Amino acid sequence: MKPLGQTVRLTGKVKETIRKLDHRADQEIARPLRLVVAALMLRNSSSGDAQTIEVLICQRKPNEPMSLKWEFPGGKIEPGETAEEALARELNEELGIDAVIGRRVAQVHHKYRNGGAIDLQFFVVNEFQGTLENKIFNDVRWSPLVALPEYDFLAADLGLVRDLADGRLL
Ligand SMILES: Nc1nc2c([nH]c(=O)n2[C@@H]2O[C@H](COP(=O)(O)OP(=O)(O)OP(=O)(O)O)[C@@H](O)[C@H]2O)c(=O)[nH]1
Repeated sequence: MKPLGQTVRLTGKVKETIRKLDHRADQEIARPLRLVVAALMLRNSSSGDAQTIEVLICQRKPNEPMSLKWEFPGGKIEPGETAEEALARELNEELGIDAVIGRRVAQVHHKYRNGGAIDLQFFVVNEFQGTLENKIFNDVRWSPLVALPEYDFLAADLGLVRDLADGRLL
């Protein structure tokens, strides 16, 4: 074993390899910011005298990145779309509905560990036409707001999930 504190001299070849690895790490950090919109689709459910607000949540498929995590329906804004147009399109593609996009209630900026960053805007949806169909998810459920923390949500959603469950947002 080498004694502690010994200086290791790097050859030119090793230095070059390390420089290239550093360069690759820089490129990962410089990934473009993804602009994402998602819906808080709400409904009232009553049992006896009690009224509960429920929100629609969706689970990613097992073969997708971040598999089986829960999220709110939505997706990336395409060039030339407003946030509302993008969300209406995504809800149609994912759930087969024509939604009325309501007010924007939250915006989250999140950096994933792989270096990707997203800007997420959440809009309330209280009204839609058509029958809800699960077109792309592993599972789709209505969850009472207070039960949201029981689900394994994407990291970017965790603050919002907490706020919704504690009644701080709606
Ligand atoms: N729809 C939705 N996306 C979310 C939420 N939270 C969150 O981090 N995201 C991220 O925002 C991106 C949404 O883009 P997308 O719906 O077009 O996603 P995708 O899974 O095909 O992603 P990809 O094209 O980057 O692989 C994903 O990377 C997703 O992980 C959320 O609550 N709803």
